[in-house]
Amino acid sequence: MSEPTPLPASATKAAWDKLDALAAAPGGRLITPLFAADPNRAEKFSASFEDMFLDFSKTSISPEAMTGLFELARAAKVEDFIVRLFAGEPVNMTEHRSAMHMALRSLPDAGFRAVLPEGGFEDASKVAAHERAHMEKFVRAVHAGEIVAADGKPFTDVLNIGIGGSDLGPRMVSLALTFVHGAKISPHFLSNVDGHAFAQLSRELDPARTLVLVASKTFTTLETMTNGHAARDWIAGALGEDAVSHHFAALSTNMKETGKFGIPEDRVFGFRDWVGGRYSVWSAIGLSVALAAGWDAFEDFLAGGRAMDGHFRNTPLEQNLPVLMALAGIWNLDVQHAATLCILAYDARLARFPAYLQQLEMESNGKSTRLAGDQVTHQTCPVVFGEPGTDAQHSFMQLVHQGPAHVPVDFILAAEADHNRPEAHRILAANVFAQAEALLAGKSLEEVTEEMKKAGADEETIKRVAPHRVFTGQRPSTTVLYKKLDAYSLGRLIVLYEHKVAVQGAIWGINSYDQWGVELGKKLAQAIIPSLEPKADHGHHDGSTLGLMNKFLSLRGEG
Ligand SMILES: O=P(O)(O)OC[C@H]1O[C@H](O)[C@H](O)[C@@H](O)[C@@H]1O
Repeated sequence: MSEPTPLPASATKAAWDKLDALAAAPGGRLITPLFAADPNRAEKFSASFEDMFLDFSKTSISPEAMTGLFELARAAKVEDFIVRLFAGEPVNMTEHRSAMHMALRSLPDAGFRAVLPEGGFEDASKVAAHERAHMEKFVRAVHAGEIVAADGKPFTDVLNIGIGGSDLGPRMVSLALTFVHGAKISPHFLSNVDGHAFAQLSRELDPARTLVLVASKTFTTLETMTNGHAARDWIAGALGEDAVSHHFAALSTNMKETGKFGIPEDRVFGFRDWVGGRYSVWSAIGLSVALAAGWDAFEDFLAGGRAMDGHFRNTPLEQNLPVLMALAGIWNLDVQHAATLCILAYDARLARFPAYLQQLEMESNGKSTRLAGDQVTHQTCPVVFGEPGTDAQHSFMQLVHQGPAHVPVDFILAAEADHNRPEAHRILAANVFAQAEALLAGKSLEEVTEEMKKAGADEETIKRVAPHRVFTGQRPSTTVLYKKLDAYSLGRLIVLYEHKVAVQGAIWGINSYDQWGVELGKKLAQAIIPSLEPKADHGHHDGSTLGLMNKFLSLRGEG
């Protein structure tokens, strides 16, 4: 099928120029005057989907800038992009693939389609439903004690071995949902090829009670294969070779390689190449989530994702949560030049959410070449980082409040807690609102001086200390607030970010669905492994790399 001619950078130039001019105008970087000018700003610069509420009023986006941002989105043909994405067109043009992860959470008869490598389309919703039925049968049988360990007793633990998208999604979602829905089986995750990680897990886990999932889209990733073989030796060593077929399952698109690993076909849960790694938690890669939190929770999770898909696909840009979040992000990054994005989920159950978003955002949009083959005209992705609130307040938030660079923050909060100490949740929520308000309002020298005077400080102390206690304020944040965290609302939250990333990629004119940047390091590592054997030829490297390899070997007494 023919791919549409990519838009030239000139198509969005006028819209970008207008935004730059607005930001450069007097007051174009301030937020508090926007509230002073319009008592209804908070209402106008917020939007809802179901109980999920997005407030982006604490940004320096003026009403004119908002209009300009929609003009930018339309100049970049975001609406067309949404249609092409959902039509299963090969938006991943460097690999000629659809990005059809939406099919994984669609109803079986939704009719989403995806391009086939050999040409034509397949019914992606049907393919996904078929695999889901396979997963459900397995999960329910494990929970019912019908699929059991080699000794005939039930499994109590599941170990997911994978990395990148085959780890971050299931790990983050399992942590959240086992708290909310209870753990039917305890989930564990092994990603790092560092042998210490496996050593630690193998100390904690009983091989006789552990079901091992080898999760890899390609089934060739060095870390996962190394760890998979270590786990295979661990199970076979403890329980005998025959136990392997009872204790292993594979989650992959590569049936040939799973067969070579020795995993029987009915223990292989597949998905297709139209599912990118960072979008794969909705696929067979989510098996550990379903095993841990239960099949019904997994279905609710899919339903939440599906609901946000529907909102994104059918809502005008002006009320579309992922679009609004994307535009606020573009304003902060490209117009106000705030190069980072801090994710503060005030929810201990979302402790892994920033790590998950790092891959989703930075692997998707960390690109410099536009679809048209020329170089991007703007920064394409903020550096994403974060920690759960309130912990973050006691580590890096100093910089966010008083450092010279502005660091936009996404605050995330559930209104209701899942514990019986409402006062604790009120304290948590108060911290969200206080942080966001402090970032916005800051504290002037006059206010600090007054405060210090009242506290009885002398003139000299005030003069010396007060400037250090000034907060400039005018620091942007966005808040996502919803009723409670459960499988459904987590599904919505993830898809909010998925589609935000998609919209931003469309505006920058890049392919959000490939990741060639990861390849080079992977290839070089493969090439260096043999040269780290004692006395091996080191091959050709720069002086620093050769020096480090020699030092490594000599520190080990092998050089
Ligand atoms: O699932 P796998 O094929 O093992 O890939 C795991 C990860 O590998 C690389 O890092 C890719 O850039 C990621 O997108 C992917 O999630």
